[in-house]
Amino acid sequence: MKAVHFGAGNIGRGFVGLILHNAGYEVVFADVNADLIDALATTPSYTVHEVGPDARDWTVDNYRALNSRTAEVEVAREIATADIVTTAVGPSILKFIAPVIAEGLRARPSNGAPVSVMACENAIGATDLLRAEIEMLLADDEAVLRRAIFANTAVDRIVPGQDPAAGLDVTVEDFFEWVVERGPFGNAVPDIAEATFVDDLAPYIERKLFTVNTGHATIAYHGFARGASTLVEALDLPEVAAEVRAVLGETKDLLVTKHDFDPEEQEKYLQKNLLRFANPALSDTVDRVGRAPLRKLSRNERFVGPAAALVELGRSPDALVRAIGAALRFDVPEDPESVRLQELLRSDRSSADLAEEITGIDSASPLLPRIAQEIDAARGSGRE
Ligand SMILES: NC(=O)c1ccc[n+]([C@@H]2O[C@H](COP(=O)([O-])OP(=O)(O)OC[C@H]3O[C@@H](n4cnc5c(N)ncnc54)[C@H](O)[C@@H]3O)[C@@H](O)[C@H]2O)c1
Ligand SMILES: O=P(O)(O)OC[C@@H](O)[C@@H](O)[C@H](O)[C@H](O)CO
Repeated sequence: MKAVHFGAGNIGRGFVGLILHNAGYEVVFADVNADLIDALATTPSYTVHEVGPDARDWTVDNYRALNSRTAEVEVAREIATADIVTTAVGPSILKFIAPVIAEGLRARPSNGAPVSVMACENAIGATDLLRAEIEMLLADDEAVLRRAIFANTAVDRIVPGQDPAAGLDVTVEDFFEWVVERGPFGNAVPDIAEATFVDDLAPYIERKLFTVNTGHATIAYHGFARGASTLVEALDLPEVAAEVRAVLGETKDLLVTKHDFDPEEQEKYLQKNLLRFANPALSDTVDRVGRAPLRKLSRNERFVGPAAALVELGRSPDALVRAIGAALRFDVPEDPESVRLQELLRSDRSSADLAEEITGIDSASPLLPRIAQEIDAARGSGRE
């Protein structure tokens, strides 16, 4: 069995690659980072170090590595004979890997078993997004698209930035969860022992994104605004601890109402996540967790998604709005989206206009003026 995995970064090596390896797949890593690919290509194994009460070390071997920028033809050839294609590159990168996947599908036999394609990104419907990009490229031959089965997934494991001295080895928390929608596969569900296949992914991905990622980002942005560098430092600040608790109370309200979750179960789930965020052995940074703030502030993401849904239910998501306000203050020169965000805030466009562009919220929504107010405050002006 063979899997082609795009993105040999933290989650690629420390989670998806490991789970596929443990399930018996040869993994072909494809990445644009030449140093990383060269290191993987010349190193027969790496170690995933878990930290936490159930921790152990895992050796990952039986892999190959290809540079997906300079060896596109070879990557497509691997996809032509693969059982699985996975990604962990970031949702905004999916459009760049769609062409090589489309070429790989063109090269597959028309009567063979389809390849299972699963985007393992923090986004609702990430595989649908990838499929839409591939579909556009295969518009001239729609039958080729049927050589793949596309399934959405929810992935959960905190993998912080790694010490460069660790080489290919990755330190991760001992917890992980990979949930995949079962429907698209019919009777041919992929053989991945440590993944869970479910009929309806929506409750799982929303519970994960609006608890783990909303909570995580709330700590990062409120922590950054108060000078913290790590998640642990941020959570030690009583105001940040209070903000994350308030935000998770609001998303709990949404999840319990929308998906009929047991409130006690959701409370246990969020409490467990507060412990995960505070894990000192991971030394995660506010810069990593807050990365790409424009993505995180977009319509279906971890803040605006639940805030808009709560407003529709007649609730007032005050803590989520405050977290959005904190996100606007994320000013990290190494992060291109943070740089763009700060440029937008410095522009002479109105705060209402920016609120609409940044969050994608409808101009008629009562949430929009509240976000415009946060933008005003972040700009330090009393405009509008
Ligand atoms: N790190 C985590 O805790 C975690 C947990 C769950 C999900 N995720 C999700 O996994 C994805 C990756 O996150 P990460 O933390 O591993 O990031 P990362 O930066 O460590 O890894 C991303 C990798 O993708 C590669 N890449 C970029 N453009 C590419 C391209 N065009 N083709 C092939 N490879 C390309 C990069 O070189 C990098 O090695 C994101 O969507 C993230 O939200 C991360
Ligand atoms: O990867 P992002 O940028 O969407 O979010 C940053 C972190 O919240 C995220 O990577 C978590 O560590 C991960 O989602 C835990 O499963």
